[in-house]
Amino acid sequence: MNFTTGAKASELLSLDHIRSQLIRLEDTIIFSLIERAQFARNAKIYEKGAFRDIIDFDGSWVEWFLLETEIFHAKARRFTSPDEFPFTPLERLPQPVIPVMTFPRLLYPPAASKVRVNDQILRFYCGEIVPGITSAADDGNYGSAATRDVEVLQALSRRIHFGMFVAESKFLSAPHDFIPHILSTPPNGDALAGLITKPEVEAKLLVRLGNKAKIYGGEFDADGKIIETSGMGKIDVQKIVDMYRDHVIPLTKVVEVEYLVHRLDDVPQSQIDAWMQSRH
Ligand SMILES: O=C(O)C(=O)C[C@]1(C(=O)O)C=C[C@@H](O)C=C1
Repeated sequence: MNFTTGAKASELLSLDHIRSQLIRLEDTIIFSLIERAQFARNAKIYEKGAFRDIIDFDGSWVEWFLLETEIFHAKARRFTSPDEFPFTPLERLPQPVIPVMTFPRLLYPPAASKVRVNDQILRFYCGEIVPGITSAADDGNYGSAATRDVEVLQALSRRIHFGMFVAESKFLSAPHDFIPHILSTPPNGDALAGLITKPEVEAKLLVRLGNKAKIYGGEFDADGKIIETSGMGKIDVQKIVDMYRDHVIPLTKVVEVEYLVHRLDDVPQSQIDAWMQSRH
């Protein structure tokens, strides 16, 4: 999200604005998956320690790419932006070399600091998505494949952690609906999930995503005409739809619920009372 346009926090937090960002991120994710799919699976780059002798690193080749990329991006203050969360623990990353920008405060910090799902993203992407969109071969393009993996992973991470902005927006539009479920002991995660779930938005998303992937992944002839094939073009469209249905949307909801569970941490009782009164 571009936070520095001078837009007010209330505009940036409108559900329409946030959803337009999620729709925009679909394009980034589809394109980066198409980029990755042109290379073979190269299973070795996901095995922990497989390159230990060369890079002196116990994780996988892809995790090493993430670390090295994030070290560089941290210097350019990437992870000071409210919608960027590194896969590498922050304490292992260097400080920015340029002054940090000031951003409007959109998320509630005690809640935002508790929610991180990059480990889950890494697991489903390397374990399921890569095997689904690549041929089971090794073409030796370890650098090219890992570069694309980092791009997909960073886009997925932004998209899924965006759930915090969605949750903040929904909370502020009707705090009294959420408060009783947050304050119950233990917090009622199912009720919170029920409040944030919008089946019609999810259904439309999956149709839109499939249509976009079909066009972005289509093959065109030299005259610009689409080549109709019975095959799957540059990528198996259904795999992208499945990834959103089985992982991206469910994990976004986990992020939303987890954020809401902590949304009242350290909030003064007087503010909670005022929110509860706002129902009347
Ligand atoms: O758009 C929303 O309201 C969201 O909460 C985001 C999202 C999604 O991940 O795309 C998640 C849950 C809703 O059921 C619908 C869509």
